[in-house]
Amino acid sequence: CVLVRFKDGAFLGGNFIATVGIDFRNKVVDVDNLKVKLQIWDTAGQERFRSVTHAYYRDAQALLLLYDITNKPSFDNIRAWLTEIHEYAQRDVVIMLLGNKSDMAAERVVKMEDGEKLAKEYGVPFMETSAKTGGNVELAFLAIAKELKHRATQQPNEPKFKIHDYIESQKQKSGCCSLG
Ligand SMILES: Nc1nc2c(ncn2[C@@H]2O[C@H](COP(=O)(O)OP(=O)(O)OP(=O)(O)O)[C@@H](O)[C@H]2O)c(=O)[nH]1
Repeated sequence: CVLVRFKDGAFLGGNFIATVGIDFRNKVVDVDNLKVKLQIWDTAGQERFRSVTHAYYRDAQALLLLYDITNKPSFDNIRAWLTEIHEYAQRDVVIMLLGNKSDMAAERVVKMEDGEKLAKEYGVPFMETSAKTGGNVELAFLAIAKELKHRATQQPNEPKFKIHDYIESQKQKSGCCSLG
C-alpha cells in the first residue's frame, strides 16, 4: 500500500491481495533538477516466499523496512530483517526503517520512540508513514532518491548529503498529510 501510495497517490484500503513472491514498480522523481528513476521491488513479507526474496537483496541499492505500528510482532521482526540484510545485501546499501499506519492512532501498540530507538541502534533513518493519508510516504522515497543521486554524482568539493538531517528537517511527526 505504501508503494501504491507513492506510485499512484492512491489508497485502496481493505481490498489488497497479499504479494506473491515479488512485485515491482518504476517511478521517476526529480532530484535537484535531475531525473532519477527508481525501480522499487516489493517483496512478500510471508516466510514461505523468503527464498525468492533473498535473491533480490544483493542488487538493491536501498532497502526500506516496514513494520505496522498496530502490530507488535511486525516490529519485533525488524531485528531479524536487519540480520538478513547484513547477510544478503550489499555492504553499503541504504537502509530506512518505516513505521506504517500512523493514521491508526487508536490501535497503536508500538510507540514512535521505540521505532526511533531501534533505528538509532542500527544507525538507520526512521519515520512513521501512512499509506492511507500519504503522510511521509513521498519523503521516504525522495530521501532515498537524494541519497542515491548524491552517491552517484558526488563531487569531492561538494558538501556531503546527510540523509538523517534531511529527513529530520522535512518529516511530519503526526503523519497527517502528504507533502505539499
Ligand atoms: N489504515 C491503514 N491501513 C493500511 C495502511 N497501509 C496498509 N494498510 C492496510 O493493511 C493491509 C496490508 O497492507 P499491504 O500493503 O498489503 O501489506 P504488505 O505488508 O505488503 O502485505 P504482503 O503483501 O502480504 O507482504 C491492507 O488491508 C491495507 O489496506 C495505512 O497506512 N493505514
